[in-house]
Amino acid sequence: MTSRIEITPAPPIQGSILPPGSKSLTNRALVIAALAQGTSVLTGALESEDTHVMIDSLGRLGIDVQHDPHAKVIRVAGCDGAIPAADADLFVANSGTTIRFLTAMVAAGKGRYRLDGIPRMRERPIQDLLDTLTQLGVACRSETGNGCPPVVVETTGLVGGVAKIAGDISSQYLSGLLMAAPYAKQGVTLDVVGELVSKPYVHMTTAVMRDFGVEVEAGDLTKLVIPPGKYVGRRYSIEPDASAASYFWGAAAITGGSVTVEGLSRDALQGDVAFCECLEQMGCQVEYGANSITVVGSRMHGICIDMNAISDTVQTLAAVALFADGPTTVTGVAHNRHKETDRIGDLACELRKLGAIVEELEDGLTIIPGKLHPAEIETYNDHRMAMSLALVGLRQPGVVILNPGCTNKTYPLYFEDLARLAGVEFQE
Ligand SMILES: O=C(O)C1=C[C@@H](OP(=O)(O)O)[C@@H](O)[C@H](O)C1
Ligand SMILES: C=C(OP(=O)(O)O)C(=O)O
Repeated sequence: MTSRIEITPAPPIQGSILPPGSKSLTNRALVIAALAQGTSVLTGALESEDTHVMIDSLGRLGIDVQHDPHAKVIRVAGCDGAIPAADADLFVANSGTTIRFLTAMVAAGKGRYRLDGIPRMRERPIQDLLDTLTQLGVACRSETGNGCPPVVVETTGLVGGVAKIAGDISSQYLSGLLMAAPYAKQGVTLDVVGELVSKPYVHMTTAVMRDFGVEVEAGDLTKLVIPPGKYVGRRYSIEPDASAASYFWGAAAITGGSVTVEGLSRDALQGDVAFCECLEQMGCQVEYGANSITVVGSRMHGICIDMNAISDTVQTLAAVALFADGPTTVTGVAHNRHKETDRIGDLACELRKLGAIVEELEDGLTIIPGKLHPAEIETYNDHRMAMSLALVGLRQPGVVILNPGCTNKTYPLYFEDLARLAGVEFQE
């Protein structure tokens, strides 16, 4: 792909779109289907780097995964809790879900497994997950001893019992443990110590587990009890990605248009549909249908909002905030510093390039909109930096997104879809 793309301003966008499948649901369904008894057929699955590294890794673990990228269908022959490979080296690129979920999954195997990724993955923490796996009877370590990948797991299976888990850096540790826990020799009880971030993703995990036949006692997510059990393979349909949908809702807000996202509703399994509530608070109208959500843009004002639960949409909200009257403050997202890039510091830097005054907080930022100007946006190899800040170019001429190919992580055809929806062509 090209090294830059210039976004063309668009009139108020009127249209509808079906985003690709949810990354979070695809990667959960893949792990659970791999462990299940029998065959699963996943439909509407996401085709992107994050799901491809998961599929490739499951293949290296000896799981039979048949993949039809055009039909977006994945057929998984489950291993019934017995991971075939006793030795595997897995490469996960920069997929947090893949490394956190698979580190927990391979702990339920028998053998030696090593998981690694790109240089940024080697900076993303995983020690809290390793500490909990150690409590559950598994030998595992960060290879360099810095609490980050590469990770080495040497295991004869999860023993189980009661363990503590910290969830203030990422909820993915807890989600990974939950999915593997039914295969421990005895039941598992997880006590969450301290704050748990990104809670809707944990509810998503227990919902997918339930759909495949395992019920977790999750209560208020401070103590979770997982009895020994088995997943049962099934046909499973994946919702469109709600984090990806945020860009199209944001495009409606920014251009003062009306955009309907198909395939999502208020009852979606993905917490990120709550991004629409942020837009509503800013002054947009939101119409919830049985199988679609429409955002109608309107004059907007700044808001103060805790986005802990929906942190993948912070960058989208930041782009929208540039077009509101008055400042917007986002809090509760200190965990955003550990994602594809530092999504507070680096976001502040790019927003300033566009003309905003930005105050960086430890756990968020305040954005004071200013007179916008053309800018070359550095994307830090972060798909969400590219996808969100491109929206600014729908109103402000001269917004150039560098390394647009980084959207491959979750949305390879993003720029094609956005240009089509907006009815414009982008310049490479
Ligand atoms: O479990 C998941 O599918 C995810 C959880 C979130 O991560 P954190 O729990 O690290 O915030 C989110 O940012 C990520 O894109 C997907
Ligand atoms: C944080 C993200 O991904 P992950 O943690 O799965 O790499 C994301 O997709 O925004």
